[in-house]
Amino acid sequence: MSSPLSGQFVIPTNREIGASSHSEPDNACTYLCGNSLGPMSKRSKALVEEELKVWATCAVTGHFTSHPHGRGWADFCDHITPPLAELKEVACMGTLTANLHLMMDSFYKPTPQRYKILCEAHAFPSDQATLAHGFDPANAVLEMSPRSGEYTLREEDILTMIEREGSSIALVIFAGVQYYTGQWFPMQSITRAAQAQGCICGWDLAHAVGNVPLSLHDWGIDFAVWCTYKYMNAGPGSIAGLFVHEKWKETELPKFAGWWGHDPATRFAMPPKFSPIEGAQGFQQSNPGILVAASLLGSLQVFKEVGMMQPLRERSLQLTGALESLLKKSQYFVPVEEASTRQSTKPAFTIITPDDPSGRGAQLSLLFLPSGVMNKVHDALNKRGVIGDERRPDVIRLAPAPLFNTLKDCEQGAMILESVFDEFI
Ligand SMILES: Cc1ncc(COP(=O)(O)O)c(C=O)c1O
Ligand SMILES: Nc1ccccc1C(=O)C[C@H](N)C(=O)O
Repeated sequence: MSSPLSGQFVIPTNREIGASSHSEPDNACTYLCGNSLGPMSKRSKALVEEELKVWATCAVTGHFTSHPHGRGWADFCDHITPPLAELKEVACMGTLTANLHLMMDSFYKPTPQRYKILCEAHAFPSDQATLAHGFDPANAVLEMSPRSGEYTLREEDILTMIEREGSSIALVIFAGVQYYTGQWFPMQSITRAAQAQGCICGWDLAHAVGNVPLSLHDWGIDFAVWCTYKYMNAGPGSIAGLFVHEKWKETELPKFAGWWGHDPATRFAMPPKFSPIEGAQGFQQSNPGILVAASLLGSLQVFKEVGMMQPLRERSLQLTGALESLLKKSQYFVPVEEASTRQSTKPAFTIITPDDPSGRGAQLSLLFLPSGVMNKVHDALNKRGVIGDERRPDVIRLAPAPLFNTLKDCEQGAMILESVFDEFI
């Protein structure tokens, strides 16, 4: 299974990425880390270079019609939002954490009866900090942990929790795909259950956008935020995104407003009164960073070429399924049911990401046993050109991203992991 698009990306060589033990230093490394930072697409590079040139040659006039590529900076993001979703529901803006703060401010309206926030335990630390939002998190934040001996949450347990606690919950907010376990939560059923109890339902889609198909509008999600440097491949710290369902259009949501959220027809007339754009774009604050937006636009063009998410998801299912079955053939693999009670000190690993493909995206989270093994494996993998990432305490994440990874990457990853266990551990 070769990737029709892998040639569109620049993958670092073994030498460049510091894989000092690789016998072929000038070959591309086995990059299974697009879940953390997607590689650079050639389109992104070309578009960023074009914008640098426009800056050099047009300066301020590049904002408007004199932009030689017809992408005046004043409405640059209009070229980005249509492929992402309905124009009015999506804004290309800011950063993930800042956008989550904005959404918390607009949607989290605690009352003495209804003030709790339901989320998964061990959410990404930035999200945990955001959810504290002025409240004592020990009282307000309800964190759901997996059952004893399990690593991921069961849908039935989440739905039962929502039903039981719903009347005191103001906001249900989960990660679409969980960063540590790789679990893709059943977004539609959680949203429906939360709203049936009168809760707002929002999502952090950092690990979900560009990874799994999303129907935010049809699922009735209230709001969502995401970054674009993971599966969207828009570059480190690139411009982020925000979704607000159109059902909120009649409601005047409080905003930390900025001039870029003002109606573009009168924005440059500098009126004293703020007149927000209807929908998500009314949350925009500042004029967007064009270099990062250009990089995102380049990456989106690659997604468009492949037909966006459905064909990619099919390829993703094949690749992740292939990596899973190769890993499960390892003599060091132990089934996940045995991992939490295992007594042996012999190094081993299991996969804590759900087996069911509908409960995961591209990422597999490998849990290493006993504690302490993971670090050594991670270092040895890196030296041999297999790039995944470690997440403490004991996980290495490997993600075959369907835009640029191939079956060969999965085979290399599994084979080198086996040799690392054989030789080093
Ligand atoms: C789930 C999740 N939330 C929040 C963040 C923080 O994102 P940012 O630094 O772009 O605000 C990340 C990634 O860094 C993440 O994976
Ligand atoms: N932006 C980064 C910069 C440096 C190192 C990691 C990140 C990540 O994004 C981590 C990611 N959110 C994660 O799921 O672990």
